[in-house]
Amino acid sequence: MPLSYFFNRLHGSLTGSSAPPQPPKQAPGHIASSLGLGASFAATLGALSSTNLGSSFKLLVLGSLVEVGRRLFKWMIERFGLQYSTTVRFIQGDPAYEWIVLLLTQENVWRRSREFIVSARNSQRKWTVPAAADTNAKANAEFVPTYKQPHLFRWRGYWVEIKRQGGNAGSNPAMAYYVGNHGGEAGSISMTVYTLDMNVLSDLVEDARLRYLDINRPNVVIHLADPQHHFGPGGATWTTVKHKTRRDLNSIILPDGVLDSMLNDAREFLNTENWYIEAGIPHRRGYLLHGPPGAGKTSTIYALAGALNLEIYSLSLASNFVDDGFLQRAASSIPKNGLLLIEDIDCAFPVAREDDEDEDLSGGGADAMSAAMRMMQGGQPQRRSRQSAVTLSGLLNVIDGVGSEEGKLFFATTNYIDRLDAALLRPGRIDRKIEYSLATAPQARALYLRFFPSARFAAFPETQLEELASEFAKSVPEGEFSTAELQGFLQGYKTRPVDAAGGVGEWIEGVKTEKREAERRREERREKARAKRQRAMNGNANANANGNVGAPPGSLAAALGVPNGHQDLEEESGTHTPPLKTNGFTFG
Ligand SMILES: Nc1ncnc2c1ncn2[C@@H]1O[C@H](COP(=O)(O)OP(=O)(O)OP(=O)(O)O)[C@@H](O)[C@H]1O
Repeated sequence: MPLSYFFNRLHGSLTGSSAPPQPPKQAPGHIASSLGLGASFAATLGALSSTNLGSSFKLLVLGSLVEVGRRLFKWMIERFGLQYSTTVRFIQGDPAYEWIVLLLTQENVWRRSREFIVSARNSQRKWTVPAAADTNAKANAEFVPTYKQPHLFRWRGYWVEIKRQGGNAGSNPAMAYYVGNHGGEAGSISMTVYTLDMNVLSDLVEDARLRYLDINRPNVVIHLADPQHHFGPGGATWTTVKHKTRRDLNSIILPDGVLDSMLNDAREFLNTENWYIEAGIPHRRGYLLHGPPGAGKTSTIYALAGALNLEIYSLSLASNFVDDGFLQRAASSIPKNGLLLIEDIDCAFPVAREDDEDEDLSGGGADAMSAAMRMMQGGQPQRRSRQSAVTLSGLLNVIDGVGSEEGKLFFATTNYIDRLDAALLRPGRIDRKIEYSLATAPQARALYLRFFPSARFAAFPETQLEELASEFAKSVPEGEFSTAELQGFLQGYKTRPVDAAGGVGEWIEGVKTEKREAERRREERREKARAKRQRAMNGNANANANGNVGAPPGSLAAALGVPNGHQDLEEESGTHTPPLKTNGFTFG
């Protein structure tokens, strides 16, 4: 009855008649009759077919059928696609991202790109593509595809689709350099391989990795965690990659046997993983290279990494964006063939005020020179105060965690070994300590001969070069100049061995005078700072004596809202509050 009622209503509204149509006579037992809608239904259809609305209704039904078909088709395609393909993502900042970008470059996938970033900076030529046959064009500008549009290509007969997603750093590690993404989001490349065979995907990734290793054979790869390209909390850590030509270990001038012993030790460690497992000892090894700036610590690590085929993951604790969380994330994202290098490890330890003053006041000399050199080598800028945001416990956690799953080498450098905590220096964390010193006479001599080898200076009899080298070494006072300083001098005499040996004495005197002058100025500033502190303390004492417990206007304590009598009251009551720490700077 309800259905027949509705059909009756519909018929009425279509025909304009208010009286319901008479149902046709039907044989008793007929199905339409038993449902009670036969007459109304037939009459409604008849009315529909006789009106425009009827055509619309048919169209509606047809459209619905098409839509249902389309959705069904799409659903089947998706199901088929899901089963027939595998999709993976490579996240920027992860080493595998670089492998895949290299593969895309070598497979000429960029050919279908219509969007590039062009730069004249000579930073990374590995992932760029030739803009023209003219090699000059390539030498002077880089063309880096963005891969923003999906690209389809064939790899070993399989169809592969790639697309870059997210991120504001462009398409590859080199791009971050141009875009300058402070605190931005890391991008990713998603790759879909159309096949039922899961092995194809792992073969593809392995192919990309091997190509990457192959292209970098003449280089040592250095991953840097640096502030310019770091992707904020929780983001990727090793975002900048540098490819340096491998340095021959023999070019590092150290006392006899030091380099060989380090190399053998590291080799043995890498080859004895099973021994560590059987002995139940964590498979990790830590080296601390300590000594004055410019003595060759970092150069040694780079050369060792090249000889051992390891990639370097380097960060400096002097960088103000490195805190416990960042350090933990960075250390745990190093792949198996990675070597963790922590520069300036002393920065994790509080510095005595006098030492801190010395550093802040130095403003030049060997420290400043070494900082400048680090920058030139692609290193990281140092903060003015060397106190790091990393805590000792954060650092120890990371060192204890490094290589706990797989054997990893850990290297640390410092100019101030006496500031390091005994907890860090114990075996198991630091297994070997290697001391570097300012240049000795044999080092000065060897350095000279490296600059003027007889093979290149055939016009000079070998004995003459040897004599000049000895003359040079004699003029250099032992333990007063770093190898880096001597190297700087010799660079000015690339083709003039006689002038270099003859001119070094005068240069030494000039530098000594400069250093004395700089030391005198530093001592003056130190004296002024001490006097200022003394005046402030006297002022506080007077104010306290007068019952005024407020901090002197303009003082640090006033700025931080610390009442002046705070320390005195503590001393009286025998309590002690730890030094006030703000933003990683300690005020003790
Ligand atoms: N012993 C050395 N043998 C060869 N080259 C050296 C040596 N020491 C320093 N140099 C040269 O001096 C420059 C700076 O050296 P390096 O950065 O390795 O010094 P460092 O000890 O690590 O300094 P810092 O403590 O400031 O990091 C490099 O170009 C390197 O080639």
